[in-house]
Amino acid sequence: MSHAWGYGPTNGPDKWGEDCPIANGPRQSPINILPKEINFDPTLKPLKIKYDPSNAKGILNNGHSFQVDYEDDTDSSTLTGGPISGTYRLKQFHFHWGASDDRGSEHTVNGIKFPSELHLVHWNTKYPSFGEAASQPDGLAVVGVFLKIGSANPRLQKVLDALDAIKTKGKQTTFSNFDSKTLLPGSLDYWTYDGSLTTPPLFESVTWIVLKEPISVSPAQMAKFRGLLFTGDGEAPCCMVDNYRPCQALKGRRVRASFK
Ligand SMILES: CCc1c(F)c(F)c(S(N)(=O)=O)c(F)c1F
Ligand SMILES: [Zn+2]
Repeated sequence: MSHAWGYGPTNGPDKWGEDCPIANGPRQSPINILPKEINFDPTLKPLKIKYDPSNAKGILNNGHSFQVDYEDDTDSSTLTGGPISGTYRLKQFHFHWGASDDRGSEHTVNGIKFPSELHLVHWNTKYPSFGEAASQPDGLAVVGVFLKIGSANPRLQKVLDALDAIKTKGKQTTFSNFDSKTLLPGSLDYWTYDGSLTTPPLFESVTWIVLKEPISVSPAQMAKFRGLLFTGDGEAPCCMVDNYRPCQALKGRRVRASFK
């Protein structure tokens, strides 16, 4: 693939293996979650999430999604417990979504796609930085949250209202005082497995923690996600939609549940 990766017919997920051979590796993500084939693991601890709203820094259209970036030079926004050992710091969160409500999530449950999926990305503080951690087998922990069509979610509104300022690739603006914990559902029950980044470089460095309970999003709110562009100013506009990787083979991996 000579040109940059993306989600189109010439640079999409089926082509990523040309530049990233790990695309066909043993622990790729996302996967289809089959609850009937998953065992409850009583040794799994509850998730412990502590986020400091003042760590929110900015919001960026990176040409693949949009992300909200966090200050990560102290342990003030962390993930501990669950399937992980040690302390992981919140780096950013972003979303994946579809062109229509019938698709958009990366993980699926019993083959069902949700219209969107939120990813909260954390890195293991046993490494000196996110960049160092991102390529280590225990470097990252990503909390995945499904979005399900329903009533408008007031907790999403501040993020959605910022999107008009970052419509095109490369645009960013300040985004402060946001408690990403408010994006989480009431239950922190989760499935967990060893996987990878779902975009190039597809590093097999992620402990995935996918919450069982979705959060709500309204059709109008989904339309705001779809108003973003993959393309930059002055380029032929291409709507930012269907920015999700299809499910990958489990290849013998075990998926565990934190709940019965
Ligand atoms: C390299 C930055 C980055 C991503 F671009 C990304 F898409 C994901 S994902 N979808 O697996 O959550 C990460 F975890 C991540 F750290
Ligand atoms: Zn993601």
